[in-house]
Amino acid sequence: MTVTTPAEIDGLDGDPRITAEYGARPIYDRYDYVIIGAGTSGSVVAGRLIEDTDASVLVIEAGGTDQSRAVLDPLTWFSANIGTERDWQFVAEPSAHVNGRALTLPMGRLVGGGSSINAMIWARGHREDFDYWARVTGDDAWNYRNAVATYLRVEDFAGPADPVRRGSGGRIYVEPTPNASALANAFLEGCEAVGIPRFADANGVMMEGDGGAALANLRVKDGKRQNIPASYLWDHLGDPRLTVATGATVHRISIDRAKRATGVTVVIDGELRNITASTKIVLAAGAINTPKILMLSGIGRAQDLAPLGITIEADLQGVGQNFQDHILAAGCNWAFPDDNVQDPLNNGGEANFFWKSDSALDRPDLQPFVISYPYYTDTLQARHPAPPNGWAIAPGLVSPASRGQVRIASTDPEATPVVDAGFLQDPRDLEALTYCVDLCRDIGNSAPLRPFVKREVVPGPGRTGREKRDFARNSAWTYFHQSCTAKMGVDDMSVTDPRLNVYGIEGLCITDASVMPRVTTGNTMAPTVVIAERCADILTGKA
Ligand SMILES: Cc1cc2nc3c(=O)[nH]c(=O)nc-3n(C[C@H](O)[C@H](O)[C@H](O)COP(=O)(O)OP(=O)(O)OC[C@H]3O[C@@H](n4cnc5c(N)ncnc54)[C@H](O)[C@@H]3O)c2cc1C
Repeated sequence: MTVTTPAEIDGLDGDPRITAEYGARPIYDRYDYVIIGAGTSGSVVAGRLIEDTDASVLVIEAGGTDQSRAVLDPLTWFSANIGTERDWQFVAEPSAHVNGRALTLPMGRLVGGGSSINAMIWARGHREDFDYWARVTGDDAWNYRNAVATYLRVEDFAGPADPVRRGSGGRIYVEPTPNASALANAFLEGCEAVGIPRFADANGVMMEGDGGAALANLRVKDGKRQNIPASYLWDHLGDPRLTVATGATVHRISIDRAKRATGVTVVIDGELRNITASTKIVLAAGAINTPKILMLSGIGRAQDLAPLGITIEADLQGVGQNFQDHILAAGCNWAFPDDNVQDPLNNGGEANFFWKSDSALDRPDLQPFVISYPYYTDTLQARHPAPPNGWAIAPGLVSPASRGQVRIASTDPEATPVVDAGFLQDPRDLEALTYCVDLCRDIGNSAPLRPFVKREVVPGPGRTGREKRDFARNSAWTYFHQSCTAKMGVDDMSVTDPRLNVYGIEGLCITDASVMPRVTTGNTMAPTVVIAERCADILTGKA
């Protein structure tokens, strides 16, 4: 099928023919591959399997279509999707470390998963992230050199030429924020004013050293979101070997006596079906639902599962552990002068910097964004109401020491998993975030940003150390980078081996952000594509 781009059909409202293709095919009882989740990683693996093999592939997606204005309009990613049916609406357990708040943890529940509701930022990660993965897995395939090779292969980068690091002509179109706002440019000057160097590319050499400031790279083309299905899936929707079943929720993976994953139990159109995978099941349900599905299938911590009456298929102590997320704090807000109110452009978060809270660190641990509207938590809003026209610098913590966990409290597949996100549990994170708030204030109050400031709304000057820590706890929120809950590796807490196969179970691999041993420095979509590309290479015999 030749897919007409949304723009050719109806602007940003999407292509109804793509929606018609999702779920158009009958669902058979057996496929070569069953992929659980049509999100970022599931789309990559599905597309690659169709391109590189003769296999039949069923992709099972709980959510619905990605063809809607809410998805395709870059500016509304936050306002039109979070808290809707396109979001799983997970909520973390309340925690004293964030002043008793129960933080929401949005995750995409539709074709494209996170890549359909995210802020479209393409952040490839730091050199040290991948070299760390290679060290802890003992597998050089994961090192930075190989990650760059993958990026060179898949990228079509429209920014400054860097043939050593940046790909061109690949399937993933990426551009530096186009026609960036005056606010974003002033923010970059403000970064320079406090000593953070400015780079032409947020993903080139800047991510091999101490950090710097740059316009973000975006997955936007001609003013429209490019989600991961746009690059991997849509072109294959007419292929009879590919079935994408939307509105279909996997409950469990079936495991036979030989400890082989044979298929899935899934609800499709209200009917409970068993579908067999002859070759492999690929788990790509994201870092909260992947451990949930594993646990419901008897793969996890025996001491937690046995009391629920679940038969243990593999006692893997790491399932659901090691939960990691970054913090994008609601943070520092200013009011625009009445005569210089700026409308949000692009994705509303056009520029960022990476920097270290401690120069001894091996990689940056801070990644704040300038946001062209007020960025608040409910707690802040109650105490310091947002101005009608304002902007923010959101302090970002991207190398957290805190760890959380995901568990299940019930065998009901419809029950929501319990997530202890662990935010700010480790005092080092609170210290780094507090430092980051100060740094963001310095930038926001620097000379280049003065034309955009009527007043600093929050946090304001003169806070004691204790008040600053309290502010950090009240403003902390997810960066939407849930990961690491089924890590690959070779230690006792590893859930998959370095080739992504689940320990102790044949015929089952994991390809999503769950397998990261440690969350990358920066937004997680691009590194998840690297993982899924490698998964596809393994499945197709190329690695
Ligand atoms: C609001 C938001 C903003 C973000 N901003 C950015 C950004 O700008 N840049 C960036 O790099 N990253 C961003 N991220 C993170 C990024 O999108 C994720 O890291 C990435 O999508 C993870 O890919 P994944 O394959 O692990 O999971 P997902 O993309 O979440 O895919 C999982 C899929 O599995 C489906 N699924 C789950 N359970 C089941 C089940 N039982 N049965 C069937 N299907 C199921 C889900 O519906 C989903 O489609 C953001 C995320 C969010 C939510």
